[in-house]
Amino acid sequence: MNNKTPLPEAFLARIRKTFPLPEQEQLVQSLELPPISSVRINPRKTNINFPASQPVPWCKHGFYLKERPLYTINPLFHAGAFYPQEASSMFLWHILEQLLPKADREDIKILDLCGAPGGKASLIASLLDGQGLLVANEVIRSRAEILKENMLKWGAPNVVVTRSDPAKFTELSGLFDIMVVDAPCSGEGMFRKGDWARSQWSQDNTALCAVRQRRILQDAWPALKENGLLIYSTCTFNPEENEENLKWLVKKQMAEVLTLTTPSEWNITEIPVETGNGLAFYPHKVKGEGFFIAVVRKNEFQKPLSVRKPKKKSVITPTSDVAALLKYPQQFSFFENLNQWSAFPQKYESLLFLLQKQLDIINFGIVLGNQQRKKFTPALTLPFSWEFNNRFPTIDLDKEEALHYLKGETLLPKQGLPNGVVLLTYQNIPIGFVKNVGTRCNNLFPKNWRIRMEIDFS
Ligand SMILES: C[S@@+](CC[C@H](N)C(=O)[O-])C[C@H]1O[C@@H](n2cnc3c(N)ncnc32)[C@H](O)[C@@H]1O
Repeated sequence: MNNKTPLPEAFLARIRKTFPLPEQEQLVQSLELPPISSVRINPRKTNINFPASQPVPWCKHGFYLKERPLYTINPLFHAGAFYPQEASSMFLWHILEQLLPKADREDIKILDLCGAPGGKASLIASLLDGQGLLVANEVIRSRAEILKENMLKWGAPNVVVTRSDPAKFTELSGLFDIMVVDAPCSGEGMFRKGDWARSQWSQDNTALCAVRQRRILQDAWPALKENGLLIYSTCTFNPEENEENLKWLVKKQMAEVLTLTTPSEWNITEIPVETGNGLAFYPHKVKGEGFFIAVVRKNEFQKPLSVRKPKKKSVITPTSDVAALLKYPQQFSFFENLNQWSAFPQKYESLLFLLQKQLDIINFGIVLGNQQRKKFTPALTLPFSWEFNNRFPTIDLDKEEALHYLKGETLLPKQGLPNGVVLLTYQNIPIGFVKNVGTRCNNLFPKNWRIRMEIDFS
């Protein structure tokens, strides 16, 4: 039985006006079908194949699942070994692969402006594979925390997570080579994912979304360098929020919409926009949810920021024990703030200072741990970094043990386990630390990441 909120009348009227018969019916019918589940694996952590999964054609790490599993009870989800991501959104992988040859990724700076919960940001991090720099931003406080959690779990060392309004980026003149604006939108492409998008939708709201998207684009535009690329996407079908916004942008700025081509068997629809196109993903044609994506090149001069070495050096030299927590410590600069030590790719050390002046940074690079009175305590999130060089005693847990741990329970030490910090893994992928105090192992899985749901272990 379908007990979803009915599709809004004004939305249906627009679809009838835009699409010929029988396509309008096919599109509307497809919105009543269950959504398609898919995941993208973290190639730095695993090469797991999901049972009975099929590859997503445009993203080599993406897989369609037969049915939606309960991700919460899969320890690999908590380990950052995969990310549940809607398949159409993974098209960003294909675009970046086309636009950014491997050789050009070494010093590329990418901004993901509307980043939470982190689907696109973790995809970009995988594509960069530790090269270049990613600034993943989210303006809404609670959502920024989720972005931070997901990026920490994903484990890339070259990411700065920020919580700033797009207007804060205006000052970062010409800093980014690529800017991804996955804009907040009216969410029509999510209509089959549940009632929320349907009940929020109104014609007034779609108009408000379009205005907000223009403001975001306008604010962030100066931060894109000359010849830089803006990748604009939404999960809506509404032309006002998609092609109309792009037309507005190229009229206002010296910019050019690029032409994207895709194999015909992918069934992606090309929508002409000025001299180029945008790509629309319609759920009656594509195995994925509704999505729109386009690329715009900036053709105007943008004075680049000069990134100078700061006068006051707050970079520290770590002890050899601390440096040894990383696989390649020589590639990193080390920082101290309120006894917390962090590592960040050395070549972006000066840039980090500059970002700190302008943006609200909530995490950067790898948090290593706390140094107090000559005693170093590793950070609870360190095991999730793919640069982590494990030198702790390690225990691989079975699924049930791992879930008890992820719920925050105290574990009993196995015989022969030395006292002190112990790394726990599941399928040999780190899931966190415990501290063995002899009679018990204190749980060091970050409190706000713990599973709160009841799990039936019987
Ligand atoms: C479509 S979602 C982003 C999804 C994300 N890129 C991903 O792939 O997981 C849009 C994001 O924009 C944020 N947002 C809302 N209002 C905003 C504003 N005025 N400026 C910038 N971002 C905003 C929302 O909180 C939301 O997280």
